[in-house]
Amino acid sequence: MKTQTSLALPIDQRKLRLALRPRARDAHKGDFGHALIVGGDKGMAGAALMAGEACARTGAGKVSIATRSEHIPAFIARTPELMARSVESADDLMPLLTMATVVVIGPGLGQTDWSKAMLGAVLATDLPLVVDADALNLLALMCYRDNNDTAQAAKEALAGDACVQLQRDNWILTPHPGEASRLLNTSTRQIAEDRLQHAQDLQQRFQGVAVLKGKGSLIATPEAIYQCRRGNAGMASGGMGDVLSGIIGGLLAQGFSVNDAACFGVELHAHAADIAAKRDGERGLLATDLLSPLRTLLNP
Ligand SMILES: NC(=O)C1=CN([C@@H]2O[C@H](COP(=O)(O)OP(=O)(O)OC[C@H]3O[C@@H](n4cnc5c(N)ncnc54)[C@H](O)[C@@H]3O)[C@@H](O)[C@H]2O)[C@@H](O)CC1
Ligand SMILES: Nc1ncnc2c1ncn2[C@@H]1O[C@H](COP(=O)(O)OP(=O)(O)O)[C@@H](O)[C@H]1O
Repeated sequence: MKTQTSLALPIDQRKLRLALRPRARDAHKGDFGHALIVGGDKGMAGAALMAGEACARTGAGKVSIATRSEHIPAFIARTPELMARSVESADDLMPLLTMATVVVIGPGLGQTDWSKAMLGAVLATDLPLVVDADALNLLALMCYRDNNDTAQAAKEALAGDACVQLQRDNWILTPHPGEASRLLNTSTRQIAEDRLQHAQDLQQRFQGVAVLKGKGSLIATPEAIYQCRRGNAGMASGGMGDVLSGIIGGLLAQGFSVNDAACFGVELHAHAADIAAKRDGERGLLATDLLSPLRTLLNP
């Protein structure tokens, strides 16, 4: 297996430390953005909730979650700080998009008509986006299956050729190798054989920043490619990616650039996982176990 990872730069630790200076004493929540998490189709409420909690714990000023109505009571019971909104159609989502300064779409989004309506509405805005999980799978469908309903919905939302217009400077795509294989119309084996090349391919194809997750996550920006040197096998558990998308969204909400939010989000996520694994071991590590060490790292 080729690795070629020596061509990837390390994430700039000094810049991260500088970025985590203490907050101004007169800071208020309006200074730190309003993140909107869109996801949690039936059966996958937890993914949206974990993204929302991670986003809030990263320091976003306000966090709303647009999700299925049946999840609302559970969300409020567990984390009342999150504004859980019942959204059944694209029309319901519009007022929330007007309030948001950044959107994280995908955790538990599913691939139903509801999911497609949510993605179409989000892609029609100019907001900075973190695109994860099923939102990536739907993007892949838009690009490669021209005649299905999703492609049609996207074309209507974007008023043009979906594949050509599915490029933005202000989004961060966070695929794992399975999702990356769908986005690039290749196999996970091919991705594993040359992760660096495929991370670059993702960035070139979709613009913005591409994070190719997995051991040694790669962050491909327009200027350079970075590699995370932290992380551990305890992270191979459901929900870890959902937490990452929330962390990156939380950094974007606080004004980090897409490049910095992606690099620092990946770094903080993996570092928090290393602290948690060192304390209690890798096996049995849960995504929400990262939230406490994450907070410590965010306040050096
Ligand atoms: N508690 C929850 O509600 C959870 C919901 N989830 C949601 O479930 C939906 C489906 O996501 P999944 O990721 O499970 O399904 P996928 O089918 O997208 O991905 C799973 C497959 O991707 C490949 N893959 C992933 N990481 C890889 C790596 N590092 N190297 C090689 N191959 C790799 C493997 O073939 C794996 O079986 C998403 O919307 C997601 O957000 C998951 O995040 C798990 C937790
Ligand atoms: N063996 C590993 N070493 C380092 N990081 C890992 C490992 N396995 C998983 N991860 C990290 O955990 C996260 C898993 O994300 P993802 O597969 O999207 O999870 P989920 O869909 O369940 O939320 C990614 O950030 C990935 O880089």
